Amino acid sequence: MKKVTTSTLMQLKQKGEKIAALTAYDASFAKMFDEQLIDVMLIGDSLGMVLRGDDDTLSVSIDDIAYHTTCVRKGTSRAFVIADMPFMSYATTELAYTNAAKLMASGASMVKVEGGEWLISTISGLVERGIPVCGHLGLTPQSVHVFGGFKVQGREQEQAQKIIDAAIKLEKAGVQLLVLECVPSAIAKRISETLTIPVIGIGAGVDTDGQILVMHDMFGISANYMPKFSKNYLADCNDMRSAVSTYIDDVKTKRFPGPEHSFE
Ligand SMILES: Nc1nc(=O)c2c([nH]1)NC[C@@H]1CN(c3ccc(C(=O)N[C@@H](CCC(=O)O)C(=O)O)cc3)CN21
Ligand SMILES: CC(C)C(=O)C(=O)O
Ligand SMILES: [Mg+2]
Repeated sequence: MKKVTTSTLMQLKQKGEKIAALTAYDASFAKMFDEQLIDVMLIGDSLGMVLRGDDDTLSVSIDDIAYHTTCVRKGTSRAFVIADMPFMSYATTELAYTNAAKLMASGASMVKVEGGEWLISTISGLVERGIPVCGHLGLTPQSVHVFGGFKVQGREQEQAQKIIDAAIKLEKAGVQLLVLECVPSAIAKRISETLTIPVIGIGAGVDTDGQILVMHDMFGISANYMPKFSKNYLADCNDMRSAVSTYIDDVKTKRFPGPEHSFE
Protein backbone atom coordinates (compact mmCIF):
# COMPACT_ATOMS: atom_id res chain seq x y z
CA MET A 1 0.00 0.00 0.00
CA LYS A 2 1.18 3.50 -0.85
CA LYS A 3 2.71 5.32 2.11
CA VAL A 4 1.33 8.66 3.26
CA THR A 5 3.93 11.43 2.81
CA THR A 6 4.00 15.20 3.21
CA SER A 7 2.98 15.47 -0.46
CA THR A 8 -0.01 13.16 0.12
CA LEU A 9 -1.14 15.43 2.97
CA MET A 10 -0.71 18.54 0.81
CA GLN A 11 -2.72 16.88 -1.98
CA LEU A 12 -5.52 16.00 0.45
CA LYS A 13 -5.77 19.67 1.42
CA GLN A 14 -5.76 20.77 -2.23
CA LYS A 15 -8.57 18.30 -3.02
CA GLY A 16 -10.54 19.46 0.04
CA GLU A 17 -10.33 15.96 1.56
CA LYS A 18 -9.99 15.92 5.35
CA ILE A 19 -6.96 14.40 7.11
CA ALA A 20 -7.76 11.92 9.92
CA ALA A 21 -5.19 11.64 12.71
CA LEU A 22 -4.88 9.90 16.08
CA THR A 23 -2.21 9.69 18.71
CA ALA A 24 -0.58 6.24 19.08
CA TYR A 25 1.98 4.94 21.53
CA ASP A 26 2.49 1.25 20.78
CA ALA A 27 2.82 -1.22 17.89
CA SER A 28 -0.51 -3.01 18.38
CA PHE A 29 -2.73 0.07 18.28
CA ALA A 30 -0.57 1.57 15.53
CA LYS A 31 -1.17 -1.53 13.41
CA MET A 32 -4.92 -1.35 14.04
CA PHE A 33 -5.13 2.37 13.18
CA ASP A 34 -2.93 1.81 10.12
CA GLU A 35 -5.19 -0.99 8.88
CA GLN A 36 -8.24 1.25 9.26
CA LEU A 37 -6.42 3.76 7.00
CA ILE A 38 -5.65 6.54 9.45
CA ASP A 39 -3.62 9.21 7.61
CA VAL A 40 -1.39 10.42 10.44
CA MET A 41 -0.26 9.01 13.81
CA LEU A 42 1.32 11.21 16.46
CA ILE A 43 3.46 9.94 19.32
CA GLY A 44 2.15 12.70 21.58
CA ASP A 45 3.68 13.90 24.81
CA SER A 46 0.08 13.41 26.00
CA LEU A 47 1.51 9.99 26.94
CA GLY A 48 2.57 11.63 30.21
CA MET A 49 -1.12 12.02 30.99
CA VAL A 50 -2.79 8.99 29.39
CA LEU A 51 -0.04 6.38 29.92
CA ARG A 52 1.73 7.59 33.04
CA GLY A 53 -1.22 9.34 34.71
CA ASP A 54 0.37 12.75 35.27
CA ASP A 55 -1.68 15.97 35.38
CA ASP A 56 0.34 17.59 32.58
CA THR A 57 2.89 16.72 29.88
CA LEU A 58 5.94 18.35 31.45
CA SER A 59 7.81 15.35 32.83
CA VAL A 60 7.93 13.46 29.53
CA SER A 61 11.52 12.89 28.35
CA ILE A 62 13.09 12.56 24.93
CA ASP A 63 13.81 8.90 25.72
CA ASP A 64 10.10 8.31 26.51
CA ILE A 65 9.08 9.68 23.12
CA ALA A 66 11.93 7.85 21.34
CA TYR A 67 10.88 4.52 22.90
CA HIS A 68 7.21 4.90 21.93
CA THR A 69 8.18 6.10 18.45
CA THR A 70 10.11 2.86 17.94
CA CYS A 71 7.00 0.92 19.02
CA VAL A 72 4.64 2.84 16.72
CA ARG A 73 7.01 2.63 13.75
CA LYS A 74 7.08 -1.16 14.01
CA GLY A 75 3.26 -1.32 13.77
CA THR A 76 2.97 1.13 10.88
CA SER A 77 3.20 0.46 7.16
CA ARG A 78 1.11 3.22 5.58
CA ALA A 79 0.39 6.16 7.90
CA PHE A 80 2.58 9.26 8.32
CA VAL A 81 4.34 9.17 11.72
CA ILE A 82 5.02 12.36 13.71
CA ALA A 83 6.75 12.51 17.11
CA ASP A 84 6.31 15.27 19.71
CA MET A 85 9.42 17.05 20.94
CA PRO A 86 8.91 17.10 24.73
CA PHE A 87 9.03 20.06 27.11
CA MET A 88 12.47 21.81 27.09
CA SER A 89 13.93 19.37 24.52
CA TYR A 90 14.08 22.25 21.98
CA ALA A 91 14.78 25.11 24.41
CA THR A 92 17.86 25.98 22.35
CA THR A 93 18.52 25.32 18.68
CA GLU A 94 21.44 23.00 19.47
CA LEU A 95 19.29 20.93 21.84
CA ALA A 96 16.59 20.78 19.18
CA TYR A 97 19.01 19.34 16.60
CA THR A 98 20.29 16.61 18.94
CA ASN A 99 16.84 15.63 20.18
CA ALA A 100 15.05 15.80 16.83
CA ALA A 101 17.79 13.54 15.41
CA LYS A 102 16.99 10.96 18.15
CA LEU A 103 13.30 10.91 17.20
CA MET A 104 14.04 10.60 13.47
CA ALA A 105 16.44 7.73 14.23
CA SER A 106 13.63 6.09 16.24
CA GLY A 107 11.35 6.08 13.21
CA ALA A 108 9.57 9.45 13.10
CA SER A 109 9.02 11.08 9.71
CA MET A 110 8.47 14.54 11.23
CA VAL A 111 8.82 16.21 14.63
CA LYS A 112 6.33 18.56 16.29
CA VAL A 113 7.22 21.61 18.39
CA GLU A 114 4.95 23.94 20.38
CA GLY A 115 5.30 27.67 19.89
CA GLY A 116 5.45 30.65 17.55
CA GLU A 117 7.85 33.52 16.96
CA TRP A 118 10.65 32.36 19.31
CA LEU A 119 10.98 29.05 17.41
CA ILE A 120 11.38 30.43 13.89
CA SER A 121 15.17 30.07 13.59
CA THR A 122 15.16 26.64 15.24
CA ILE A 123 12.51 25.46 12.78
CA SER A 124 14.29 26.74 9.68
CA GLY A 125 17.54 25.18 10.98
CA LEU A 126 15.86 21.80 11.41
CA VAL A 127 14.26 21.92 7.96
CA GLU A 128 17.54 22.98 6.31
CA ARG A 129 19.19 19.97 7.94
CA GLY A 130 16.56 17.57 6.60
CA ILE A 131 14.13 17.26 9.48
CA PRO A 132 10.48 17.93 8.57
CA VAL A 133 8.67 19.99 11.21
CA CYS A 134 5.05 20.28 12.35
CA GLY A 135 4.06 23.43 14.26
CA HIS A 136 1.60 23.57 17.18
CA LEU A 137 -0.26 26.78 18.14
CA GLY A 138 -3.21 27.78 20.32
CA LEU A 139 -3.41 25.79 23.53
CA THR A 140 0.16 24.51 23.69
CA PRO A 141 0.02 22.18 26.73
CA GLN A 142 3.73 22.56 27.56
CA SER A 143 2.88 26.18 28.54
CA VAL A 144 0.00 25.14 30.83
CA HIS A 145 1.56 26.92 33.82
CA VAL A 146 1.96 30.15 31.83
CA PHE A 147 -1.68 29.94 30.71
CA GLY A 148 -2.87 29.06 34.23
CA GLY A 149 -4.65 25.90 33.06
CA PHE A 150 -5.79 24.13 29.89
CA LYS A 151 -7.75 27.08 28.50
CA VAL A 152 -9.06 28.01 25.08
CA GLN A 153 -6.64 30.44 23.41
CA GLY A 154 -7.34 33.33 21.04
CA ARG A 155 -10.68 34.53 22.37
CA GLU A 156 -9.47 38.14 22.59
CA GLN A 157 -8.85 39.99 19.34
CA GLU A 158 -5.20 40.77 20.09
CA GLN A 159 -4.34 37.21 21.08
CA ALA A 160 -6.17 35.84 18.03
CA GLN A 161 -4.14 38.09 15.74
CA LYS A 162 -0.95 36.86 17.42
CA ILE A 163 -1.86 33.25 16.63
CA ILE A 164 -2.71 34.11 13.01
CA ASP A 165 0.60 36.00 12.55
CA ALA A 166 2.55 33.14 14.13
CA ALA A 167 0.91 30.60 11.81
CA ILE A 168 2.00 32.60 8.76
CA LYS A 169 5.54 32.93 10.11
CA LEU A 170 5.77 29.20 10.86
CA GLU A 171 4.76 28.38 7.30
CA LYS A 172 7.41 30.79 5.99
CA ALA A 173 10.01 29.15 8.26
CA GLY A 174 9.27 25.81 6.61
CA VAL A 175 6.77 23.84 8.71
CA GLN A 176 4.88 21.41 6.47
CA LEU A 177 1.97 20.84 8.84
CA LEU A 178 0.35 22.77 11.71
CA VAL A 179 -1.65 21.57 14.72
CA LEU A 180 -4.12 24.14 16.10
CA GLU A 181 -5.45 23.26 19.54
CA CYS A 182 -8.43 24.76 21.40
CA VAL A 183 -9.00 27.98 19.50
CA PRO A 184 -12.33 29.49 18.42
CA SER A 185 -13.60 27.81 15.22
CA ALA A 186 -13.67 31.09 13.25
CA ILE A 187 -9.95 31.67 13.86
CA ALA A 188 -9.06 28.08 12.92
CA LYS A 189 -11.09 28.47 9.72
CA ARG A 190 -9.29 31.67 8.82
CA ILE A 191 -5.83 30.18 9.44
CA SER A 192 -6.68 27.04 7.42
CA GLU A 193 -7.82 29.21 4.49
CA THR A 194 -4.77 31.48 4.73
CA LEU A 195 -2.07 28.79 4.85
CA THR A 196 -1.00 26.56 1.97
CA ILE A 197 0.10 23.76 4.33
CA PRO A 198 -2.52 21.50 5.97
CA VAL A 199 -3.85 22.54 9.39
CA ILE A 200 -4.92 19.76 11.76
CA GLY A 201 -7.32 20.82 14.50
CA ILE A 202 -8.21 19.57 17.97
CA GLY A 203 -10.95 21.59 19.61
CA ALA A 204 -10.66 23.99 16.66
CA GLY A 205 -13.90 23.35 14.81
CA VAL A 206 -14.79 21.51 11.62
CA ASP A 207 -13.16 23.86 9.10
CA THR A 208 -9.50 22.86 9.57
CA ASP A 209 -7.93 20.54 6.97
CA GLY A 210 -7.97 17.61 9.39
CA GLN A 211 -8.65 16.45 12.94
CA ILE A 212 -6.62 14.74 15.64
CA LEU A 213 -7.72 13.13 18.91
CA VAL A 214 -5.85 11.47 21.74
CA MET A 215 -6.62 7.77 21.16
CA HIS A 216 -7.69 7.19 24.77
CA ASP A 217 -10.28 10.00 24.47
CA MET A 218 -11.60 8.50 21.20
CA PHE A 219 -12.08 5.20 23.09
CA GLY A 220 -13.49 7.00 26.14
CA ILE A 221 -10.93 5.43 28.50
CA SER A 222 -8.74 8.37 29.56
CA ALA A 223 -7.58 8.14 33.16
CA ASN A 224 -7.98 11.78 34.15
CA TYR A 225 -10.77 13.57 32.33
CA MET A 226 -12.42 13.92 28.97
CA PRO A 227 -11.93 17.25 27.18
CA LYS A 228 -15.14 18.72 25.72
CA PHE A 229 -13.74 18.52 22.17
CA SER A 230 -13.35 14.71 22.31
CA LYS A 231 -15.85 12.03 21.40
CA ASN A 232 -16.11 8.49 22.72
CA TYR A 233 -16.47 6.34 19.60
CA LEU A 234 -16.72 3.12 21.61
CA ALA A 235 -19.90 4.31 23.31
CA ASP A 236 -22.28 2.90 20.71
CA CYS A 237 -20.38 0.22 18.84
CA ASN A 238 -18.37 -1.83 21.38
CA ASP A 239 -15.73 -2.79 18.86
CA MET A 240 -12.40 -0.98 18.67
CA ARG A 241 -11.87 -1.40 14.94
CA SER A 242 -15.36 -0.07 14.13
CA ALA A 243 -14.82 2.84 16.55
CA VAL A 244 -11.63 3.81 14.71
CA SER A 245 -13.14 3.46 11.25
CA THR A 246 -16.24 5.46 12.30
CA TYR A 247 -13.99 8.21 13.67
CA ILE A 248 -12.03 8.33 10.39
CA ASP A 249 -15.26 8.34 8.38
CA ASP A 250 -16.76 11.10 10.56
CA VAL A 251 -13.66 13.26 10.03
CA LYS A 252 -13.70 12.66 6.24
CA THR A 253 -17.42 13.51 5.98
CA LYS A 254 -17.24 16.46 8.44
CA ARG A 255 -19.65 14.79 10.87
CA PHE A 256 -16.93 15.28 13.50
CA PRO A 257 -16.39 17.66 15.21
CA GLY A 258 -19.86 19.08 15.81
CA PRO A 259 -20.52 22.45 17.48
CA GLU A 260 -20.68 20.62 20.83
CA HIS A 261 -16.99 19.68 20.36
CA SER A 262 -15.93 23.19 19.31
CA PHE A 263 -15.36 26.62 20.87
CA GLU A 264 -16.61 30.11 19.94
N1 LIG B 1 -6.44 12.79 27.39
C1 LIG B 1 -5.89 13.86 26.84
N2 LIG B 1 -6.52 14.49 25.85
C2 LIG B 1 -6.01 15.60 25.27
O1 LIG B 1 -6.65 16.14 24.32
C3 LIG B 1 -4.76 16.08 25.72
C4 LIG B 1 -4.11 15.38 26.75
N3 LIG B 1 -4.71 14.29 27.30
N4 LIG B 1 -2.89 15.76 27.20
C5 LIG B 1 -2.16 16.79 26.48
C6 LIG B 1 -3.07 17.81 26.01
C7 LIG B 1 -3.77 18.58 27.11
N5 LIG B 1 -5.00 18.92 26.47
C8 LIG B 1 -6.13 19.47 27.07
C9 LIG B 1 -6.52 19.11 28.31
C10 LIG B 1 -7.64 19.65 28.90
C11 LIG B 1 -8.39 20.57 28.23
C12 LIG B 1 -9.62 21.16 28.87
O2 LIG B 1 -9.95 20.81 29.96
N6 LIG B 1 -10.29 22.05 28.19
C13 LIG B 1 -11.55 22.62 28.64
C14 LIG B 1 -11.73 23.99 28.02
C15 LIG B 1 -11.56 25.08 29.02
C16 LIG B 1 -11.98 26.41 28.45
O3 LIG B 1 -13.18 26.54 28.06
O4 LIG B 1 -11.15 27.34 28.38
C17 LIG B 1 -12.70 21.73 28.18
O5 LIG B 1 -13.80 21.89 28.71
O6 LIG B 1 -12.47 20.87 27.33
C18 LIG B 1 -8.00 20.96 26.95
C19 LIG B 1 -6.87 20.39 26.38
C20 LIG B 1 -5.04 18.39 25.13
N7 LIG B 1 -4.16 17.25 25.20
C1 LIG C 1 -3.16 16.45 21.30
C2 LIG C 1 -2.01 16.33 20.37
C3 LIG C 1 -2.05 17.37 19.29
C4 LIG C 1 -0.69 16.33 21.10
O1 LIG C 1 0.13 17.20 20.99
C5 LIG C 1 -0.43 15.22 22.02
O2 LIG C 1 -1.15 14.20 21.99
O3 LIG C 1 0.54 15.32 22.78
MG1 LIG D 1 1.67 17.08 22.45
